[in-house]
Amino acid sequence: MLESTLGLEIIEVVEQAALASARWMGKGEKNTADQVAVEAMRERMNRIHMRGRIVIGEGERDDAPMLYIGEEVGICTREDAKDFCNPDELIEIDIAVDPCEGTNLVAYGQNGSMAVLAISEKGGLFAAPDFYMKKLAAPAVAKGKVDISKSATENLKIMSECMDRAVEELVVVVMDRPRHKELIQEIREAGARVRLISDGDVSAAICCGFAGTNIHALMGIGAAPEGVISAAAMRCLGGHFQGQLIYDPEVVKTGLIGESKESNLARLKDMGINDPDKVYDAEELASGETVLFAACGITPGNLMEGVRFFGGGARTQSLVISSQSRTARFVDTIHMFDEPRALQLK
Ligand SMILES: O=P(O)(O)OC[C@H]1O[C@](O)(COP(=O)(O)O)[C@@H](O)[C@@H]1O
Repeated sequence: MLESTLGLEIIEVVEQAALASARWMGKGEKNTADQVAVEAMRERMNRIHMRGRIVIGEGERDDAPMLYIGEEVGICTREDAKDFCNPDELIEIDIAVDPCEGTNLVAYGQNGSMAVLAISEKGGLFAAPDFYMKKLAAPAVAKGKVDISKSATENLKIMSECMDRAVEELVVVVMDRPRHKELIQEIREAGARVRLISDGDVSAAICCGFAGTNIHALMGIGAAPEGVISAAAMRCLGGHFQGQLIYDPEVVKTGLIGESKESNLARLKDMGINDPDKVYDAEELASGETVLFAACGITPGNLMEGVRFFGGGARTQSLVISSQSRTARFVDTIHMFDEPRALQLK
């Protein structure tokens, strides 16, 4: 049901967010680049015949006026929905969104930003707290063989065996953060090559699921909500993804991670997470029977082109991945702004 009814619609949702955000590329205003993407995504989502609930979004209701966690989206959330929505459309679905993944990348005109979302039936996506997450992504051939609890050196050796290549031929993406100093050193000493990124680890994780991207692993700590979205894509692709929540501010060194380890543990308990050290795999983070993932490039990236404006229009490239049909479709769209623009928005 999800893919046939929502497949095309969710492409338009990420396209509209990317188009809006791309107007702010290189303007040095990351909050605006994010805000316009949020508004565009929400506006398009609310025209879809579905009954959606945001499980990963812009934050708690008090801080985020739109696409906040718990917000209901889609026409079929209206009270009179039974009059115009068919029974399939009344089934509740959960949605994880990141309308502008890599706000700094957009603001400074750098590669790798995208508008992204994942959908599943109710309860099918892990409602991750706004914490950090240790992540390990790797290609399908290494699935279940590499393990986040092993050292980077061990995992690289396993990957080299599964992928039939020397460790020196592997490329590992790591976020360029002080917390990764030792990890980077270890990967280099093991012989692999490191690609440091300033932002945007969703794209890096997903690249591991595609042959030919020359990205073989993502290692290190990034944001937990982004981890769930990455897991949704990797679940559909059959790639390896594991995540472990990080609740100790000492581990992260920089960034927003609550006041203390104790208060973070208490927060996790309140959320019903009783084993804070649990290692989640892709099938647990995105456990729904059907999972759909969609992304649209804002700036150019390893998987997709960014938005390219031209007189009277723009061209976008999106990716939609489905666990149902086991497909990953790249969609190249030309948006004509002159006359059809009115059609797009109304
Ligand atoms: O910058 P931090 O605090 O290390 O967080 C890393 C996370 O931030 C991101 O780079 C996204 O940043 P934005 O929220 O600005 O889009 C993620 O890709 C990554 O998981």
